[in-house]
Amino acid sequence: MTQEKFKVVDVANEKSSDVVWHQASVSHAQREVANGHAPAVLWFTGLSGSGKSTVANAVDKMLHDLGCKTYVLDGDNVRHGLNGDLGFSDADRVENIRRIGEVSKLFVDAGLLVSTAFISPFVEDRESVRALLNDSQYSNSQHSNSQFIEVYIDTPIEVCEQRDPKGLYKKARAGEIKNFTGIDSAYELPTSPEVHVKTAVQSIEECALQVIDYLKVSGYIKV
Ligand SMILES: Nc1ncnc2c1ncn2[C@@H]1O[C@H](COP(=O)(O)OS(=O)(=O)O)[C@@H](OP(=O)(O)O)[C@H]1O
Ligand SMILES: Nc1ncnc2c1ncn2[C@@H]1O[C@H](COP(=O)(O)OP(=O)(O)O)[C@@H](O)[C@H]1O
Repeated sequence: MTQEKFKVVDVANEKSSDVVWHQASVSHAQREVANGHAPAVLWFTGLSGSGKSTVANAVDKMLHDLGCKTYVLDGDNVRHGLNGDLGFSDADRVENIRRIGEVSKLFVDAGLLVSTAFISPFVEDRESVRALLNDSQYSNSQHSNSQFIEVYIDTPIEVCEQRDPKGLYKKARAGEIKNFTGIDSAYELPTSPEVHVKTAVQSIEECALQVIDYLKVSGYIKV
């Protein structure tokens, strides 16, 4: 192979270094004023069946009714589209969360309060998303609040398994699904979540109101 051919191959595989960040013409401050609230991602994490989607959607409805700009990114839905090429190996879960983190960042950049409902089983990946959202180079908040709010949906696996809303625990116990979180795949507990709810002892409304309360007390929303 000639030197020239090596060069062509290298250039084709090289990640572009000629990309610069383009400043938007609508500022983040203008978006916050227009929306009447600060942007952030509410990152719901917990076992399958713990109540992530249920509580995230309850919070979303409450915020929407308060006039906030919101959106929910849900594990099942995103895995049908953007992340349809990913499975449930550790490596695929890492990539799943990395992409969701990037998507969340865009929604937050657009000024929204975005709720995400992914198992997101690994501490390192959740902390990477936190760091991404709070990267000062591109940070879009007008105040000192973090743009990443971890909401731990803490539900004992026995309760999740009893709920089994999709019948997946039954399949996992029967060996029909491999690498199932909490059975033969790990879930690493959040160490210091901003919000910690226990759906086995709190109602859906109580859990959602606890999240709304956090947003009020911390100054994200002013109602
Ligand atoms: N092996 C295995 N382990 C866990 N979950 C499984 C698995 N296979 C399918 N499902 C279904 O996929 C949903 C979890 O997807 P996530 O994108 O949230 O997972 S992860 O964050 O990448 O770990 C999860 O949704 P939730 O029940 O809403 O959590 C399940 O419905
Ligand atoms: N306090 C509660 N909070 C959230 N979900 C609850 C609660 N009590 C019972 N559930 C039920 O538990 C199930 C949780 O399912 P889901 O929200 O899809 O969980 P996940 O998204 O974590 O997989 C739903 O059927 C919901 O109605």
